[in-house]
Amino acid sequence: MKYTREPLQLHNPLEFWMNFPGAERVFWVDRQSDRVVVGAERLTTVRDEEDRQNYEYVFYGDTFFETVRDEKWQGLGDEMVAFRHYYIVENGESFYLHAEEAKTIERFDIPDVRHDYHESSDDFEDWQQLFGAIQRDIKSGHVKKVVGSREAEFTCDTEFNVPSMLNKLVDNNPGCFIFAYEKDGRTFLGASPEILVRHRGKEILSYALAGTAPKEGEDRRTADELLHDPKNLFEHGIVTDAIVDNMKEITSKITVGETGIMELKHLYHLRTTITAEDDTLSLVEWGKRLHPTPAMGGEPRERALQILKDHERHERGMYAAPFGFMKDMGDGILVVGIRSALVIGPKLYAYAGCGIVEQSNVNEEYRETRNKMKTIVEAL
Ligand SMILES: C=C(O[C@H]1C=CC=C(C(=O)O)[C@@H]1O)C(=O)O
Repeated sequence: MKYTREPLQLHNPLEFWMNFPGAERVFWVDRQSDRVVVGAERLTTVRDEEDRQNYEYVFYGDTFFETVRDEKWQGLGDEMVAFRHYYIVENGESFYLHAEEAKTIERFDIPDVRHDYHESSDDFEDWQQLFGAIQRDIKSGHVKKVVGSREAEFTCDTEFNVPSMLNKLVDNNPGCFIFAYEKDGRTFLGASPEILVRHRGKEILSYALAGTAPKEGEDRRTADELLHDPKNLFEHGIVTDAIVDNMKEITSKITVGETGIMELKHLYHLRTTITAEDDTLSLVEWGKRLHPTPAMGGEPRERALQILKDHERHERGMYAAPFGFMKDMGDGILVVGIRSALVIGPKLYAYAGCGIVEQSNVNEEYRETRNKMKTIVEAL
């Protein structure tokens, strides 16, 4: 597909997003590759790897589980999409790419909305039940770790303003990938710190990101305390080992970096960067292999997923699933869609999870999910 490229410099990439109200659209800020992609109006559903090479930028958004039961998630994710209009910022340049006709791009001020909202659900009992089910399976020796998650509903007096939220997500989360995907009046958005897989030439990179400590409040720890905490190191090691074992089935050229700290606004995570050399699989093929790592699912994978299917009351949808962009040569990044929410008019469903192991405490883990939800709450 031949796209026409025109120079275009916007004060804020969200202006481009705002030019396509109601259209299917996607927003992606990848500070690691210094790239912003805003896509609008579906040109086509990309069939496969060969077809993907026909388009300059292709969006891939998956769902956590293969089947989706909850209506609010129907038709979202699990496909590759090429858009008709793109605004791209990369390598210090910015431009408008369009297939077919160009649209006149208007300038906008990005709204700055303080929403009048309240939390309209209380899922603590659901959380206790899920936690209990996971702990029983751990104690009976079937699993070592399961990542349980929550869905919290928020209701606003007006519709939630997505550009305002995205602008705040960009400003508040400098170390994260900011993403949004809108379709049929529903927007999935968030600020994820976690790379599932990055593909650059022959280099494959993945983060083991698991093990968390808040910087404030009753459970607070220093970065150094987290780095030496046996429970968190155990939780983290499970993720690193699973990623390495998974990669070993494809390549023997694997390098495991040192475990260190990733510092975010309200919390610290343990992070180990794992790189591998491979030129046989595409970004999406790697994503499908690695997803879900035990930072999102559990260990062993199948048993952990079964527990989540049986005991998590909400639908995960695109939460914790691969989300990202690739360029025509196949390079790109997939993050996992965490620190995220689904916005539908005046309703917002925020998602957060945490790794549960034998030594976990039900209240402390609940507080951890609340802390992770601050990413979304602070954008309101
Ligand atoms: C599942 C989430 O976080 C994961 C990523 C980093 C640390 C995690 C943890 O320590 O539990 C989680 O595995 C989430 O934010 O919803």
